[in-house]
Amino acid sequence: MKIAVLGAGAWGTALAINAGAHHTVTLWARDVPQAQAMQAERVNTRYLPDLPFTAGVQVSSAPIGPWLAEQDLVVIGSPMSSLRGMLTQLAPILGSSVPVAWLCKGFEAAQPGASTAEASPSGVGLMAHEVKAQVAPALRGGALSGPSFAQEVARGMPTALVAASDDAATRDAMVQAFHNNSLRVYANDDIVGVEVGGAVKNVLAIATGLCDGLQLGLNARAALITRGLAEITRLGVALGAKTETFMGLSGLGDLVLTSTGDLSRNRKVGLALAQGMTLQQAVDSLGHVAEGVYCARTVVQRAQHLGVDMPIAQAVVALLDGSITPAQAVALLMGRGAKGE
Ligand SMILES: NC(=O)c1ccc[n+]([C@@H]2O[C@H](COP(=O)([O-])OP(=O)(O)OC[C@H]3O[C@@H](n4cnc5c(N)ncnc54)[C@H](O)[C@@H]3O)[C@@H](O)[C@H]2O)c1
Ligand SMILES: O=P(O)(O)OC[C@H](O)CO
Repeated sequence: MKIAVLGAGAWGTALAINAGAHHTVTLWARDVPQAQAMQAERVNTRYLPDLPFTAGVQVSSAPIGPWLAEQDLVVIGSPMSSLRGMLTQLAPILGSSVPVAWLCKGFEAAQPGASTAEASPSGVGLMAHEVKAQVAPALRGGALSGPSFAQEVARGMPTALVAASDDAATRDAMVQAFHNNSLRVYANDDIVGVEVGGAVKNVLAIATGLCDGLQLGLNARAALITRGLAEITRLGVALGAKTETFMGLSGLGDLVLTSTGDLSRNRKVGLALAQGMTLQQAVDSLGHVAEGVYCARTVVQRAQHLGVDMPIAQAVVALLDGSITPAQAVALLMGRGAKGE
């Protein structure tokens, strides 16, 4: 297969390395000097150091253009904040013939101060497939998600992913591109469930990082993960997802990985806030995107719009806003009245 991966951050690079052992992969970076250095050194020193490119990987910074129409699959590896722009550029080039997979896990950031009435479905704070429907309705597309740290995938360590789309041909293209002896890719037609799981687990991983940073104990962490899964499921089902999707790789699987795995950038944000860092310091210390920081508010807005209760996500928003301290967030959650499970 011919695969283009647009965006040479940690995850795009990891998938390019993995797939480059089996296919022809063009890893595209918008930054020309970065692309030249990667092509010369056969490694992405900025985002994934010490993990050399496999034979099938070539690097490009050629303008987004007709060369993409010659691919069997185009992968958007940039964060959620760039998805809309990327899809808008790709739509006239790819038409309905070349499928697109997006890797980002988030909801589009809501505008600060936007009211719940302004929240989606009227335009603010969309999921990735909703952005695609808005800006590139004819394009075939889907999400590649599931529990997966870039470093492990680039090393060829066993990993299972989910290829989600309502279009069977797009699911098949993602499976064909990435299913191999180190990556198992499961197809799923519940795009809403897979995107909700992938986005909201990032918000909850900030909470779990905070919990562990404050040394609240293993009981507290297990409670947060379990009650967090209940929040994800409530929101997802209200948005039209299937309940069982949240018991799968993109739900429970990714929530457990991101909440407990120290490679997680979202978890690291929570750990840093517990140490007394400001949000800006925490974000700056990562050098990578932590999507939970940018989508927490949208998640809560969409939940409020639907009348869905998400107390943990709400506490994360208040914490990120600086309106409560870590200790107050804990007191807020533990001070809630008794209720049935
Ligand atoms: N890193 C992981 O382990 C991992 C795993 C699964 C999913 N994801 C998701 O994948 C997405 C990307 O994560 P990452 O870890 O690669 O982030 P990263 O911070 O390592 O890199 C982001 C990359 O996107 C590029 N970029 C940003 N805007 C762009 C644009 N308009 N055009 C081209 N490139 C652009 C940046 O230059 C950078 O190279 C996120 O939504 C993340 O949640 C990451
Ligand atoms: O490092 P994080 O927190 O962005 O998580 C990476 C992946 O989404 C884990 O599946």
